[in-house]
This record gives sequence, structure tokens and C-alpha cells, in this order.
Amino acid sequence: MNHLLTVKDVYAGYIKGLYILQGINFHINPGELVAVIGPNGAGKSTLAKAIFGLLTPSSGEINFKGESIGGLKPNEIVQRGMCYVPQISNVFAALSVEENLEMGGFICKGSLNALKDKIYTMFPVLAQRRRQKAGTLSGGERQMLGMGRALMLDPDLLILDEPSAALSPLLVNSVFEQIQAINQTGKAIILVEQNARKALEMADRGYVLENGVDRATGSGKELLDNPKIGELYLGVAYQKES
Ligand SMILES: Nc1ncnc2c1ncn2[C@@H]1O[C@H](COP(=O)(O)OP(=O)(O)OP(=O)(O)O)[C@@H](O)[C@H]1O
Repeated sequence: MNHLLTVKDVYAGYIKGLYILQGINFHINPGELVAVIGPNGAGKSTLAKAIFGLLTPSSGEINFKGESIGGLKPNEIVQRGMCYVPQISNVFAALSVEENLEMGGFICKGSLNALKDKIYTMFPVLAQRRRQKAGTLSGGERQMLGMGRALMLDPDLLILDEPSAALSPLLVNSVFEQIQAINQTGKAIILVEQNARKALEMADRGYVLENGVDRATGSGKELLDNPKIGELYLGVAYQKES
């Protein structure tokens, strides 16, 4: 199968000569849900940024739909069918829910109303709050708006950077259910998560990052069932059910 996205031997960082990603390899197939986990500072968010063009790789290759995208800017990458929801600042706080969705669809060629209706059907809570300022939404509602805004472009690949960050356990469950629902519509999702156990439970596959490389990979279940990975990488959050 042709991979939707391939990252090959990528080195990238924020400061010249200091690589955070140190020869990382990664791929995702069409429609897959792939979790990226690992300790703090492992380079998970940096990988997401490099894929989305927020960081230019010093070397290596990034291919999306069979074409090289290494060095392209985010606005060019969006046009090719990829969206990214950052960990923070993922909505315009001063704008209403509706305006946020419209901003998300600014490069859409089709009907904005039809797209908004689709998002409101997927996230009914956003429909109820369509006139409310995004800054007044709860953490979970904001995450849903961030995802909804990205979905306005009908991407083939959605990158979510720690969507569960700073959410209460109840909201985490509801955001994760939404992520699964989005995936079931056929969209591939890269899920960068601190909440490793939950992310692996619902992922088709996972990558464990450490020091900027892909230390381990496998199906979500394989990674969860591997006691060494549990002990080393899933930390205190990891408790294997008997
Ligand atoms: N803008 C930046 N400028 C310089 N260094 C940065 C920048 N952003 C991240 N880093 C550094 O890159 C390394 C990897 O950070 P990254 O955010 O990719 O890790 P992470 O695996 O996502 O961690 P966490 O789970 O804590 O979010 C860290 O050492 C971090 O300090």
C-alpha cells in the first residue's frame, strides 16, 4: 500500500546544529489512526511541526500523497489536504464559534454553510454555542472547536497535538470519542498524546519516541502488551488490567 505520509531519516531542530529530531522514521496509511507517545521532551510536538511545515527539516524526506513536502509552508501543505490542531491557541478567542469555523473554511471552494452544518452535526455542543465567543468555551469545547475548524477543510490527514492536555478525565473521554468518530469518517489522524495508554487503546498503530527517534512501533495493542514499553514509556499512567 502507498503510505499517505512518510517521514524518512528526518533531522530537525529549533537552533542551528542542535537536532531535536535525530533521524526519525514514521508513516501513516490512508484512514489510519496513529498515536505518537513518549516522555516529555522526546520530540513528539516537534515531529508534528516538522510534518506540517512549521519547522524545516535540515535533512531527510517528508512525502505526502507521493510528493515531497519537506520545505513547504503550512499554507501550501493545508492546500494538499493536511490540517494541524496545535496544543494551545487552537481557536480565535475573541471570535464566535461560528466565526471560528468560517475562518477555518476560508480557502474552501464549496458551500460554507453545508460544511458548518456537517461540523455542527458532528459536535452538537458547538451548534448550541454558535454565537458564543470561543474564549468563553470550556477546555473540551475548545478542543472540539479546534478540531471542527480543521475539519472545515475536509483534510485527508489531521494532526492533533495533545488534544487531552489540561482536560478533566470526563472531558478527555468525550474528546477521545470525537477523535474516533472523525477517524471513522475515513480521515487519517496522527494523535500526539501524553495520555499514552488511552491513545494506544484506540490507535491502529503507535510510535514510541525517545530523544528524537522512533524507539518502538507496532499496533496499539502490541505496544500496550509489551511490558518493557509499559515500564519504560507508559510510566505511572500504565496499569495493565488483569
Ligand atoms: N520553539 C522552541 N525553541 C527551542 N527549543 C524548543 C522549542 N520547542 C521545543 N523545544 C525543545 O525541543 C525538545 C522537544 O520538545 P517537544 O515539544 O517536541 O517534546 P514533546 O515530546 O512534545 O514533549 P511534551 O510531551 O512535554 O510536550 C525539548 O527539549 C524542547 O525544550
